[in-house]
Amino acid sequence: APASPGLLPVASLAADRLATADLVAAAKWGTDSPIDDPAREQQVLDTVAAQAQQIGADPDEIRAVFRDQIEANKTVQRALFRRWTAHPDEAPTTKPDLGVVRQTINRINTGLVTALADTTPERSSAGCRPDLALAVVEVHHEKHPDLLHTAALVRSLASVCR
Ligand SMILES: O=C(O)C(=O)C[C@]1(C(=O)O)C=C[C@@H](O)C=C1
Repeated sequence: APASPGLLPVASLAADRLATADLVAAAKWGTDSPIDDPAREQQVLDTVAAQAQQIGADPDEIRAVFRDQIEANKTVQRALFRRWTAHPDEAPTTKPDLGVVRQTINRINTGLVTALADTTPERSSAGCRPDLALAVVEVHHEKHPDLLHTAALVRSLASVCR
């Protein structure tokens, strides 16, 4: 049986967003830019809350989901920094432009706000948790993220069901 078509876009976009953590970490590695950037976080949260309001979704609910997206993203970045510190041969050799990566993140954010707004009734139904679990399995199967990213994906979806 197909995994919940409703929540699949939510899980899929969250996975795409987490995939950007590798690029963000590579952009920051060996620079003075810290993993935590509270000003950028505020900007992300304010933007998605405004987008939610525009399309009739609950801004506080969307904010909560994105706080989890950001925490999960930082989990991946910190794990990569630890890995690259312990194994310098695994550290990235090219440095992506953080501004360009953030444009990608912005696009994913907009898609995720829409996917969340589109699943409002489903996300408050009793079937939400099992459907979300199926969607995670489906995403794992399709995109084959590693264990670090799959664990972060589960973490990033903590507030999706209401
Ligand atoms: O844009 C960054 O610098 C990121 O590290 C990404 C991100 C996010 O998930 O949006 C995560 C941590 C930072 O505190 C700010 C934003």
